[in-house]
Amino acid sequence: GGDGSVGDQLNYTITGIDAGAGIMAATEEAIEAYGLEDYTLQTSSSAAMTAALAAAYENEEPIVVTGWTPHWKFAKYDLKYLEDPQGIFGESEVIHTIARLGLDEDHPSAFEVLDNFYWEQADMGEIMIAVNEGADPEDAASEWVANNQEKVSEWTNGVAPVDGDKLTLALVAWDSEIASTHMIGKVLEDIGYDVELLSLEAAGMWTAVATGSADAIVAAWLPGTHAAYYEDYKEDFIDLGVNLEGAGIGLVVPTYMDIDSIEDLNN
Ligand SMILES: C[SH](C)CC(=O)O
Repeated sequence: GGDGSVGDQLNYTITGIDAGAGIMAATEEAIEAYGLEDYTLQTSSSAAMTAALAAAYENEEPIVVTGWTPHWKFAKYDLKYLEDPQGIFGESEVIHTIARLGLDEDHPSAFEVLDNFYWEQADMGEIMIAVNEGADPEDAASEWVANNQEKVSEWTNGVAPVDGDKLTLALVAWDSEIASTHMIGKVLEDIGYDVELLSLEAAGMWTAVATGSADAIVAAWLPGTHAAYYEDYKEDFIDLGVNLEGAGIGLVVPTYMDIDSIEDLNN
């Protein structure tokens, strides 16, 4: 469009995160489906995306980011998802816990806790917001576990403690997964495991749990976001089911932008 078009204002840029994230593949699909070929999807990281969002928001500048729920950004800023009339970003997502093959035999207590793990967006949000406000993820996770012993005991009641068995949890450094993986890692430490967190790119995280170099992940975004990874490895892991419901992904803009749909990016 001419000067002042939405594309011009946005410098024809969608501010993305790490290349392997499912939201990035979905955004590439949306660029195709909505005829946004003039746009560049910028690859960076979850941290770089939120830094760019903070800088733009502070100056009330236009920005569109690959966004997801649950995430602290919705508590901190006035944001909205752009409507997605073609449904490219899917409807509601759930986050699954995935264990490596054999975890039930090798570490039955960890397997049971991971299988029982289920919490709400508000629970994850507490840890995410504490981390965003400067807390170390391990401290924020420990604080949450200490304050939520009733919920935690639903996962650990009757589970036999262990004595220092080593356990590796893989994750991608998305704010939501930093929160959940540190939290469940702390719960597993409290029943005696020596837990190591392995921060990888999305493909690496899935490969780690599928090859057994990680014991589990609590970061499987389904049915859409991680569909490709799930399909690639579906014989090579144990799906322990949902640990969080009501998640979602999409393109997100500050409410001070007067666009409402992905289609408006072409105005
Ligand atoms: C960034 S969402 C937490 C997950 C994904 O897009 O792969």
